[in-house]
Amino acid sequence: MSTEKDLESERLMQCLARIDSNLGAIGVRLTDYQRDIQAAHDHMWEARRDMDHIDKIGMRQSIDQMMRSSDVLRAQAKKLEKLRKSPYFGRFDFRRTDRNETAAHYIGIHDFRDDETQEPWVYDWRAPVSSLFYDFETGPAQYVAPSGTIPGDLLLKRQFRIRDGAMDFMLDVSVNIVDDVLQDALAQASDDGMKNIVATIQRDQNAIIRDADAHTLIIQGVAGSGKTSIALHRIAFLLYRFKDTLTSSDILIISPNRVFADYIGNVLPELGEETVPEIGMETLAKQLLGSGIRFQTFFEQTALLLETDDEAMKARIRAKATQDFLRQIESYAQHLEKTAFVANDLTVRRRPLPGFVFDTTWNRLKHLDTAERIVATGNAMIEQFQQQYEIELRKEERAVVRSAVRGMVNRPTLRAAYKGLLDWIDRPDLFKPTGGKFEYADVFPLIYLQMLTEGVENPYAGVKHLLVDEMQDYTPAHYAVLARLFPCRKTVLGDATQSVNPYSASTAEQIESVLEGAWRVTLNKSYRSTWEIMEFALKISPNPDLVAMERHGPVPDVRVVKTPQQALARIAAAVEEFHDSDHTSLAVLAKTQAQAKRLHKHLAEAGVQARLLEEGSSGFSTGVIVCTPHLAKGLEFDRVMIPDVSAAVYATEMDRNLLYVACTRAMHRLSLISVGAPSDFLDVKQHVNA
Ligand SMILES: Nc1ncnc2c1ncn2[C@@H]1O[C@H](COP(=O)(O)OP(=O)(O)OP(=O)(O)O)[C@@H](O)[C@H]1O
Repeated sequence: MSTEKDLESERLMQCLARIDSNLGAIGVRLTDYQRDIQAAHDHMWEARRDMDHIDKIGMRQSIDQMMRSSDVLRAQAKKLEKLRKSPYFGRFDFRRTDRNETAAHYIGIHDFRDDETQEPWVYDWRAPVSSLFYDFETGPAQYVAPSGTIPGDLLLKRQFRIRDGAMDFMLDVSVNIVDDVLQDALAQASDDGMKNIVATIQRDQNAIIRDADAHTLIIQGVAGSGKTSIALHRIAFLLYRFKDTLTSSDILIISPNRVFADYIGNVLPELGEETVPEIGMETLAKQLLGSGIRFQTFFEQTALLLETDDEAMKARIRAKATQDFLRQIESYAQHLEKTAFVANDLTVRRRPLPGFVFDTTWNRLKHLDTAERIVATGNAMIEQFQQQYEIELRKEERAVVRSAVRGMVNRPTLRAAYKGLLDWIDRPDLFKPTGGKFEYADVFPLIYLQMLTEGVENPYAGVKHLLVDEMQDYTPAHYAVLARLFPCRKTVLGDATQSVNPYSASTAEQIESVLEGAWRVTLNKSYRSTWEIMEFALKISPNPDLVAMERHGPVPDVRVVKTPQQALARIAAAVEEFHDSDHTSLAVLAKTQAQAKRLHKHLAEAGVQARLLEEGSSGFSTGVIVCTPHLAKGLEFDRVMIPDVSAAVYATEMDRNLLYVACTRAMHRLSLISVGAPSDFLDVKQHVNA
């Protein structure tokens, strides 16, 4: 008698055979198209003298059509080839209450319907019915189809791992998809980039991924809770759900840096979608402000804070990261508006144009930016004059009116207006550009002021969904600008406890108050790190709501050494041990970029190969990496080493955050070295191995 496993193996073989047969049919059709295209080209060439213009256009259109059809077939073949390696990862049997039959559903990354029989062999994980797999245990269950809610009974839930067309294992699960399969996924060594999690999406994560109602969704999630993964799966879901109206190029991701963008870049293609355009806040700011205004980067600001611990600088950053400051910018913009236009009477061809008419016209055109408004006011005044006096103005007379309008405009430059704002609120001390560069804290307030006074051209008016990652590092001014620039739907995610600059950090609640009508969700379960690493990190930055995953590994060790040379020797030994292990990534995270650079140099001198990540680095890679918590934010590594956790290095609240971010990057192993007495943030009694 056949066992369940035999039956599943047989079904897998049949499915693969159907995929092969469909691939074969596509191959034949592609060859036919190629032949027909070639024949059409030959014909066009041979008959070129006998064909008239219309014939040629007709022929070209038919060739274009064949080429488009070939492209569609090629894309289908690509999907099938991918599916062939791993056609599905789950099965559930569902009996609908309204039908007396049970149907087995297999779910995978794409759907697969046999071309010949139209039989659904695999359902896309994003299909409405597939939500049963993520949302229910065996027993009563329901899903929402386009026709309404479909109730029934979930009779079986099964998981598979199929690699290269062969079944590694199958497992029946009666409870939620935790346990073995998830444990197995989390225990794997890190990849070249972020992985997709379709096979093990958890119920609360699924609810966020499939939410199509929220206009703006703010996801506050603890370190390693899967926020970034979920946000990307949500994009894949929305692209599937709204395939007729939404394409990848309609979406924009605002990400913290190029390394992160590269790290997450593979998830959507793995899920069968095109990559989505991505931009950093600074590039966005440059586009909006133009090249005339230079400014410090966020990275430079953080580095300076760490190196100088400048109280006045902290105060400036703090003051500009408040909602009050936003309100002050708004009031000041209104004040500027009132004084922006000083109207006078004008006489043209001995006929008067009174100042109050200039005034009303200018006020009526408030919706335009300043340059457009000047032109429009001039035109409207000329029109009005000509209508009123029933005469046609000559070219030079029209120029007089236009020039008079220009003369009535009293707009300071953006720089002067911003300085004026700080004087107006009686805080001239907040204005501190250095070497002609504005501080980073000024950048988004400047843009907001410009939006409210001059207006800015919006290069992103076509974006239909905006995704903002690492939300905690942006201030109310950032969000006020984003809200105006992107009135579209948004997914905003981050973790307030992982801010790399606590003086300008935002919580989900604060962001919610700027992005009106937003919904906020919270994720407290952490998946990335072992239970031991998470316990260790929680001592640095306690969070009673965080639930660590029950996956065990070595307890993090804190080694106290006496000299930097001893620390270097320990790192070199750890690198060697790493190379002998099954792990693929080791990050050595120094607190500041200057320390990382120095360490990288010393390691190179000691013959230890490592890659230094810097502000301008563009690609993620595995192997040994030296960088800072700031740059490692959002990334993860099999192993993390922190080269000096001494009290001298980690002392301030900002340091505490950075240490927490550094520790929570580790998936399987965490080791720390302290040159001298360890930081007070560490529970050293438990961990010192001198
Ligand atoms: N349901 C899941 N199944 C398998 N792996 C998961 C799941 N959820 C999260 N993970 C894994 O947990 C790790 C952390 O995910 P991710 O980077 O998306 O979290 P995050 O909340 O954005 O983290 P952080 O804020 O700390 O950067 C990743 O390795 C991800 O694959």
